[in-house]
Amino acid sequence: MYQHIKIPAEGRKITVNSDFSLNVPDNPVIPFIEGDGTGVDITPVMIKVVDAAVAKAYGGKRKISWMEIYAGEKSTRLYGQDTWLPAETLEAVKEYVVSIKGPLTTPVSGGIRSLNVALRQQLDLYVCLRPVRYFDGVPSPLREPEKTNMVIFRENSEDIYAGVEWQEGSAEAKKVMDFLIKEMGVKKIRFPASSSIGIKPVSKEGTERLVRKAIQYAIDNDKPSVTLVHKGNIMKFTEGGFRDWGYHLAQKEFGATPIDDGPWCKLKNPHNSKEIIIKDSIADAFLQQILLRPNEYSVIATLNLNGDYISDALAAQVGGIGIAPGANMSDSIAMFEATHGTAPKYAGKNYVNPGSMILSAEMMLRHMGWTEAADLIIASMGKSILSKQVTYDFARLMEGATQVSCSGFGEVMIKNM
Ligand SMILES: NC(=O)C1=CN([C@@H]2O[C@H](COP(=O)(O)OP(=O)(O)OC[C@H]3O[C@@H](n4cnc5c(N)ncnc54)[C@H](OP(=O)(O)O)[C@@H]3O)[C@@H](O)[C@H]2O)C=CC1
Ligand SMILES: O=C(O)CCC(=O)C(=O)O
Ligand SMILES: [Mg+2]
Repeated sequence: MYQHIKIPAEGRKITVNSDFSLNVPDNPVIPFIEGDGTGVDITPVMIKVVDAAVAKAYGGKRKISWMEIYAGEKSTRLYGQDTWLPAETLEAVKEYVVSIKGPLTTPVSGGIRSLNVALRQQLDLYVCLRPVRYFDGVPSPLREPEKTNMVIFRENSEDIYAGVEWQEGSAEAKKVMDFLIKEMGVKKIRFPASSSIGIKPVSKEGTERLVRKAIQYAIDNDKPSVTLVHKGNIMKFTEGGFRDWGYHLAQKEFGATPIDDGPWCKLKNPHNSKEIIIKDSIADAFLQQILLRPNEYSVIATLNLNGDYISDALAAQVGGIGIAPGANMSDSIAMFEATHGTAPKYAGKNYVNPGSMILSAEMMLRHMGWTEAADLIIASMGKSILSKQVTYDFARLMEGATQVSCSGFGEVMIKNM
């Protein structure tokens, strides 16, 4: 049925019920994309660690059948030089419901557009979920890194990130510019003849579905607040719209009521009657607040580009993007991936930290309901870091550490399960 994807001889598909809950067989087929750059290093280590955790947690009763699917450079080698994201890869991600991917390269300026963004857009994986937590012993630039404990809900399908833009000098850029100046009366473009131009779509619908997920997460996970992060003072109708639609949704769907004269509002968690505060922060101020007063923030709902910047900034506070996991999700499909990219200078050197990808897999196991295996991974990650046998990124900042390779860290984790 597939051209290059080999369906494992054993294993069954995960399926989705009408209420979006999952039916997970004991031997699910999980598609994975190895990834470009350091993907060749971290992906096999992630698979080894996950297999070990599952074997240990379920004594052979459960097992993942991994199925390689292709995107990026490996895909061009297999399917032909222009095929960066084969249709059958998208099909497999949809059909098998839960998958995991390594990082994929996007060139700067010219060349192909981001395959990561294409996957998110074409599968409508509108939530980018990135939890940020501290593991004891991780070297951090902060004095009290344990105070950083946030979960980012980044809108994953809209914004300037969608890549609707035209290059300076092109006929298209000129056409858009003419339309803006002649038909829309725009006078504020400083250098119209030599501007590239981009469009920033932000919708009510896109905002509402993202903020709904963030508030529901706060309710289900007993979180004290949801902060809408935006630059709505400057981009009034896009980022300001995000803020206003977010507050409105909190009131309309979750019964939130204004605090004083608003716009902050609060709702009662139906599970335990605790208050959840819905507040907002302007993005530049937010970036200094998370350094100075991180414990005031919990669940973060934000637009696509802000979410990208905030993800790496928060990751740095708890030790860097070597241990920053994530997921891209629609209501039914979930594709897990690290926050970091392909780190090309380290590619193929068995050097980088596989922690982000392993923790992304831990999120995947939890999403599948395999909590015992997920718990083993978290416990082993904590123990391994405390043992100070760590990859270069931590070793260079830790006193008395023994530097291990990428695969070496995987072995340490398996030993510590
Ligand atoms: N979702 C995805 O697939 C993503 C893809 N990308 C793409 O990746 C490519 C490279 O992007 P770039 O901006 O260099 O960002 P990267 O995230 O790839 O790397 C930036 C720096 O982060 C550190 N780092 C990255 N990965 C690890 C790891 N596993 N362990 C420890 N440290 C790590 C390294 O720091 P140091 O130098 O200090 O050692 C590295 O130089 C680009 O093409 C970009 O578009 C980027 C982000 C996400
Ligand atoms: O798609 C890319 O190359 C970069 C994406 C990215 O940085 C992110 O999603 O965090
Ligand atoms: Mg990023």
